Amino acid sequence: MMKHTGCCATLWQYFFEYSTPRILVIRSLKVGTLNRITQALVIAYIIGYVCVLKKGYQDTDTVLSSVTTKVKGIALTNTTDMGLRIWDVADYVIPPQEENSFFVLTNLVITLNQTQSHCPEQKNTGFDCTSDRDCKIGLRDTRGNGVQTGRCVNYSAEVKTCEVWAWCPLELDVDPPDPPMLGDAENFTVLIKNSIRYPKFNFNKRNILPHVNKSYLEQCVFNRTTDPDCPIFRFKDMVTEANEDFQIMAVHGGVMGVQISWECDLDMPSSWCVPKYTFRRLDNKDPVNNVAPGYNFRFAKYYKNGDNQETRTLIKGYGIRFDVMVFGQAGRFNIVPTLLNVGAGLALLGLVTVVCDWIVLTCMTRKTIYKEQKYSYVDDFHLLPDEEP
Ligand SMILES: Nc1ncnc2c1ncn2[C@@H]1O[C@H](COP(=O)(O)OP(=O)(O)OP(=O)(O)O)[C@@H](O)[C@H]1O
Repeated sequence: MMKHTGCCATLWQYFFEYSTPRILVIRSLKVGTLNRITQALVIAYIIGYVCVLKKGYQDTDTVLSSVTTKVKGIALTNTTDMGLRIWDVADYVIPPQEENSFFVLTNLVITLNQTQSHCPEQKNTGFDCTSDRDCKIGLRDTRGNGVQTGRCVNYSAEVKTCEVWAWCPLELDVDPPDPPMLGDAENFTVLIKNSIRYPKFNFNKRNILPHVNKSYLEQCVFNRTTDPDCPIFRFKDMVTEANEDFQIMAVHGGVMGVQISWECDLDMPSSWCVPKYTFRRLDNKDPVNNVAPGYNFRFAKYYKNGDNQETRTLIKGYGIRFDVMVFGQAGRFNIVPTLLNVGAGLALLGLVTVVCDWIVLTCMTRKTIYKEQKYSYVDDFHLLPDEEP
């Protein structure tokens, strides 16, 4: 017989080793309890988490959606420049239609009767001057209001600024009115029509639910407790639900998010698949970092005056943009994910033996006895060749 020593002998022995499982039944209160508890934990995970909570037996699909909106409401303003004025939807929704979003004017700085002519630049904006030498003819500064004529003219009795060729008189650099001019906008309402589709399940639905009839739609306003199915939302309610004050937000404007969630279990009746609405403010409203707050832009309305001269009214408009965001996932029973999850669960049950073995063989007081019983060796290496069976 060949002789082997050291590492070579171990390798030799390991190579010609055959392990076969044998069943060791430990009749012990402690070990039995440990086994059952571990099994119970794994089964609870499979049933509770994988099946019930995560619905591992379902195939899923994400929502496809379309959104249209219509705003309604009337506001009244009374200013020295314009007198009494009515504002309706065609005046304050800009542009009239957008994709998944709408903008409502809430505050304005108006500059009336601008014509293309000469006038002094704004003071304290880098265009102050003492003589014509300080002004450069033809200069168009991005932060300026027009093209410089090269002349230094009186802005007021004390201040002189460079003259510009521009839409004059220039807009005054003032803070937006507070309270906001269109504060009435808090009572405006918006009808949101949202149709959704889960293509994998050929399932369609819209947020005007089947039981909502014409007469109900004509008079309802969304309320989480009394009218949760009404798709008409009052602006103030939406802003309040986002923990904001409408009148404060309306001064500088901002961005609001209208979130519509469609989480649907299509194994249940389709009437259970209903939208859930939540509202939050999307733009930054940090009281510490309040440089350049809110949302505003300029636009103008053009007309000809009595002298047939082109004239415009410039409006610096502050307002709230509402972004409608639709998201959701639907699930329906399917055999493939069911089998996958059941298979994974059964494989996990195999872990119970590993965990129990480890505890029994390392932590229990009788671990040596268990070890002796669990591993037994039949060593044929010492047999002489003529003794081999
Ligand atoms: N923002 C809103 N606030 C309150 N009700 C609204 C609003 N938008 C629409 N509605 C009402 O909801 C219903 C459906 O509106 P839809 O736009 O489909 O129909 P419509 O006949 O064109 O509406 P309308 O002519 O009144 O604007 C109508 O009764 C409409 O008056």
